[in-house]
Amino acid sequence: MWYCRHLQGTNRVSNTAPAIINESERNGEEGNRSEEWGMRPRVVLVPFPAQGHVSPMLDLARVLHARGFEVTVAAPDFIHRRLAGRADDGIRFASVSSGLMADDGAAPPDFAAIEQAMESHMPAHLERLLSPPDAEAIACVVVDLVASWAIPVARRCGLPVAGFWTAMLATYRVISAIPELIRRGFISEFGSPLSHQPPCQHDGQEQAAQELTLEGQAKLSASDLPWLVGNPASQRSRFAFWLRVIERAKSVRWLLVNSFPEEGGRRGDHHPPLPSSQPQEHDAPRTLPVGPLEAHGGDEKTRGNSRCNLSMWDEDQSCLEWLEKHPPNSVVYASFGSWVAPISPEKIAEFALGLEAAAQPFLWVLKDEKPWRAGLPRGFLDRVAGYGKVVAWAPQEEVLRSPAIGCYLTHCGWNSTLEAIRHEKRLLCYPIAGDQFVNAVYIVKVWGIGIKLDGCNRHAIENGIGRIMTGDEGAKAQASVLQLKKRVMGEEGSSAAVASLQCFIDTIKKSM
Ligand SMILES: O=c1ccn([C@@H]2O[C@H](COP(=O)(O)OP(=O)(O)O[C@H]3O[C@H](CO)[C@@H](O)[C@H](O)[C@H]3O)[C@@H](O)[C@H]2O)c(=O)[nH]1
Repeated sequence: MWYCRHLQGTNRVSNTAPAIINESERNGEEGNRSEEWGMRPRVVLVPFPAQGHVSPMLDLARVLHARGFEVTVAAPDFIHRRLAGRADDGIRFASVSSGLMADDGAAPPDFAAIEQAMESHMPAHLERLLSPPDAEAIACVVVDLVASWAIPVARRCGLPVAGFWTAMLATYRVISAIPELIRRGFISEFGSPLSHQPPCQHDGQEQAAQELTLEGQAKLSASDLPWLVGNPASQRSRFAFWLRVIERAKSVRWLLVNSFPEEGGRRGDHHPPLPSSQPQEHDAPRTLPVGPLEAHGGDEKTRGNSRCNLSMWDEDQSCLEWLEKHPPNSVVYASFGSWVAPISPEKIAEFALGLEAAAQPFLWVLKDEKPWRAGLPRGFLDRVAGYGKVVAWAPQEEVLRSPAIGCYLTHCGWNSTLEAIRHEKRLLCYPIAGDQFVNAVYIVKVWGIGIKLDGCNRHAIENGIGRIMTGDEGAKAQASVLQLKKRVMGEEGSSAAVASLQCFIDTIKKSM
């Protein structure tokens, strides 16, 4: 375990920001290591505390460390405890007090609690971590834009800030175009779609939508907007959250995006300009697509190995053995990621009946918490025991790597989407919230690597599984996913991402 050196330097180890101390450092061996690491410029990374955000931030940490930086990941205490015990690769971890310490094994705090902690409790604690005398050695603070609270903190400490966007650039562009969407009367000042407006076209064809043009021929309907999560009150609060993010993002110098260049497949569009709603007098952040980070992580030796990862739940390894008993392309993998509100019991019942009726082997990740499993029909688990397996949490990368998996019924989280592309799996889409609707539009309409469920009832699910597993659409999607992987994770895609990373690294090193 590593200990965060600058905490010791400022004698602030104890009550505010507990540090983890490496035993060898306690025993006086710190001198040599400090000297060695003193040569390296230091970067502090501030993730948002959810699995789908921390994992790509750790990939970035690994990449920067492999390229000569001393890297500290400053995470809220309840995540720090999980991280510090698991990760490797010489990355250091600092704990930022959240005021939310949950018991070990308890479910992570919900979004509202995290938002409250980020806005009111954590800034003072991070500021101590970033303050002199150690701050001089920090070349840059990289902040997940969903944790935008850390941007003003780093700025107050006089440090350069890079934003990190863990999802598609397309989604960031939709969010950063909010002022423009309001101005054009597409949404109200509280983010509600104004029904008299036509669909928002992102194809560059319509004069009115030109400044929102995204790569590809992607058309977004009003209901796909990423802040429309939950009931009207929660939608308003998400909208206010994003307004704060875009305001703070104006002051970052770089925007690192965990996505590949040319999301829409058009060449020569590596750094599309941000929408004109960004004030022109302001130096817009330099947008650098550096993803998928896992593919470029580490060095030659470590690339492709399992990541220094964070898993919020215990992975049920028994599914790997179970998969080995199945022929190639025969199993439907179903999972809805880590950070969506529970699906209602009624919908879970429909998923269960749809999977049962499809009569295809399936592996279903369904959290072992209320109310996730409450909708499972009586006797379901016994009836499907011969061909279906339900687990609380899977080692997803390894599952997707298995040749037995024929398709992935997914919520379209961005990490899951990238993992499916990496392991060449076609997708059956059931987006639930946030950026997942934008991702689904690209998966289905732009890249053609999957299809979308026609509804959330047993027949639509049975039918969707049939179409993707055995129909022509499935065969086409399979061919497309191979092509997409080649384009974005092959040599050309990787070298573009590595060039973007190098550009970022060179600039921060020069500015020290
Ligand atoms: O049984 C499981 C299920 C998931 N995972 C992993 O959990 C991560 C899930 O990430 P993602 O697919 O991005 O979903 P969320 O965790 O729900 O991610 C949030 O963050 C993403 C990145 O910003 C957004 O795209 C999503 O919409 C948002 O819900 C992936 O790495 C999976 O491999 C497991 O290890 N085991």
